[in-house]
Amino acid sequence: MPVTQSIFFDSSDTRIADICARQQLTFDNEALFELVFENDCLTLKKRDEPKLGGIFVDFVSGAVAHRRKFGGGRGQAIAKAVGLKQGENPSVVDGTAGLGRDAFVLASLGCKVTMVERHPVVAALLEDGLRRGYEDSEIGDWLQQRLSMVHASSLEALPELGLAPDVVYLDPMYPHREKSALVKKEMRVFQSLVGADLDADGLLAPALTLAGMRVVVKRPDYAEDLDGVKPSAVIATKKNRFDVYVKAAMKS
Ligand SMILES: C[S@@+](CC[C@H](N)C(=O)[O-])C[C@H]1O[C@@H](n2cnc3c(N)ncnc32)[C@H](O)[C@@H]1O
Repeated sequence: MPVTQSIFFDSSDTRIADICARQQLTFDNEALFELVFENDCLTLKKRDEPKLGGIFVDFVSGAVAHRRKFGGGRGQAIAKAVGLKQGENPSVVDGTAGLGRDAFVLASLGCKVTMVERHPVVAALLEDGLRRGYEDSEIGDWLQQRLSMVHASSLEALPELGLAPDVVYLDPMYPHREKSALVKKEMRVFQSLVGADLDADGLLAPALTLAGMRVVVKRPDYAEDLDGVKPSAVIATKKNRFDVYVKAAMKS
């Protein structure tokens, strides 16, 4: 699995240099991607396509904040898939955290969520998004209680987390069939950084072992079942579906 370990950054910026050292990212003048602080947000840029703009994790404003306020609450598909409908707040391990959007939705609805992310650059972006979120006067208190991140691969780390979550949530990168021009600019930067998670099938078995109640897998509607295993239930949305593998009924 190719993971970008080299990155371009302003090496006189000690704040970025410290982050890169912690994530074991090495400075490379020729690297395709750059990390930079813009308006106090750690931002990723693709150097050969500056028009695509930068990506960063923002739990405080923008799309995820809007969804938190107006996004359909416990009635939305992800909430139903995880089992929130019954009035429970299951604990969740999000084994493929990405930019943390799904994890944030679940945390904002009351779940305690541990995100696991293996890509060092994505982990750095998440850590920075959490820092700003934790400091925010509106969401900081509950965010500190409910959302955290571990930088590791879920293929190996799930049994070592010392957690016994009700739900394991998975949303690995699926090889995209959409023409790149149709994919949102921001997602193009993310996709070219992370690539397809071709080893994703290996996540289902450890997820099923760890989850007390269920495993939820988000897939594009045209994708085959993860690891070829048929889910117990499917919740479909416009472009995606949530495959639910039930181990035990939710406490009522
Ligand atoms: C499609 S993105 C997830 C998007 C996320 N659900 C969101 O709402 O922002 C998939 C992410 O999972 C990560 N990933 C894939 N396999 C992983 C593994 N075995 N362990 C940890 N992270 C993994 C990838 O690096 C990528 O950042």
